[in-house]
Amino acid sequence: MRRWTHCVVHPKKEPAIDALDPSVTVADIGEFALIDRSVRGRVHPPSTLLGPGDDAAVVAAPDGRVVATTDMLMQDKHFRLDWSSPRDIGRKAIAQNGADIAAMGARCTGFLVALGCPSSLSVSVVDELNEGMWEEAVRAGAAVVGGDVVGSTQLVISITALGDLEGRRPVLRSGARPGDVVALRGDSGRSAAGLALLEAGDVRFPELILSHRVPQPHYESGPAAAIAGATSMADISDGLVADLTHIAEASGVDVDLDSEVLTPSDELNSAAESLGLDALQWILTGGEDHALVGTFPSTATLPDGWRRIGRVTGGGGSVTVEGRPVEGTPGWTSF
Ligand SMILES: Nc1ncnc2c1ncn2[C@@H]1O[C@H](COP(=O)(O)OP(=O)(O)O)[C@@H](O)[C@H]1O
Ligand SMILES: Cc1ncc(C[n+]2csc(CCOP(=O)(O)OP(=O)(O)O)c2C)c(N)n1
Ligand SMILES: [Mg+2]
Ligand SMILES: [Mg+2]
Ligand SMILES: [Mg+2]
Repeated sequence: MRRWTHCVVHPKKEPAIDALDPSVTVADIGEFALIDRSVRGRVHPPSTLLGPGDDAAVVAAPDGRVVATTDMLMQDKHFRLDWSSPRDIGRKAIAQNGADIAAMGARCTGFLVALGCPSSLSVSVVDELNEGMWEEAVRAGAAVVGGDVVGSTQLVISITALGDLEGRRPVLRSGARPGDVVALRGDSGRSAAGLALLEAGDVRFPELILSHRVPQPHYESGPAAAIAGATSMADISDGLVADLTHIAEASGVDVDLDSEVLTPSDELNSAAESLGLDALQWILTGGEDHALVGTFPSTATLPDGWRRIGRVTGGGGSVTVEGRPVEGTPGWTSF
């Protein structure tokens, strides 16, 4: 595949840009210096045929089809600058989008990053955000290939992720069939626990708070699930029950979860006890873990790390635990 490396504005050998005094704002250096700081010294993988600097990027699509998704993060709705470092926010923004690519059974090939920045924002915050976004983009096997920077009243991060199916069929929400096994890759409930701890100002469970600040999707488990014959898949952004309900509705099936395998860890139980909250509720309805949930034919061998959590029955879009409906809202609601 031809790579127009000579068109990349900054040759990759150039060193990363120097740190600035935190009192220097984005208004002090302006849009183009800010973009310069975002792209300079970055090394792109071979899938980036043309990196930032021209009117658009060119990303390889060897499969001939491009998987595309976008999720945006608003200050004080999705993150708080007093709860998370800019680096962690950057990592989470990429993880949230990369998880949607993995949930289709695809591999990430590139991320486009659109930033809305208040004029008074310190350049060092944007530098750290970029560090986090790059760190996670590389973990996902891809790179930041372009973006946009505009002035805004609050910090806004809008990411578009691109992915490659490598010749496989996409794993849809609509493919679950009665008799399938429901399986989970990753943890559910830890991010919700971390959020509750931050809301309460309780710093006693740092690992749970870290899970909220920096969800770590198992990107490779999406393609592995597709190869193993997954019939449906989603990432858990709104909550296990909410996201499984999307699958159940799209597939025209019911899902019944097995309470035994959803037993909270000691850590989750201790955090819930100390806050007077319910750990099982975090597991069932807490969002933002970006774990993958999917359905597989009962004859399939689950890929590494996936564990069975329930089964698919015939029906019409409901999710139950041991046959009982889940009380309250099934997950996060934005409005
Ligand atoms: N404003 C919009 N215009 C068009 N499609 C949208 C819009 N918002 C969401 N969607 C689509 O609706 C579907 C569900 O969105 P969402 O619940 O945000 O998915 P996810 O939880 O995986 O991020 C996705 O296919 C998404 O692309
Ligand atoms: C300050 C703050 N308050 C609340 C939350 C909790 N929260 C915000 S969005 C969300 C769910 C997922 O968000 P959404 O934007 O709907 O992502 P998508 O489903 O589109 O991937 C949760 C649990 C948070 N992360 N930060
Ligand atoms: Mg979304
Ligand atoms: Mg999403
Ligand atoms: Mg999703």
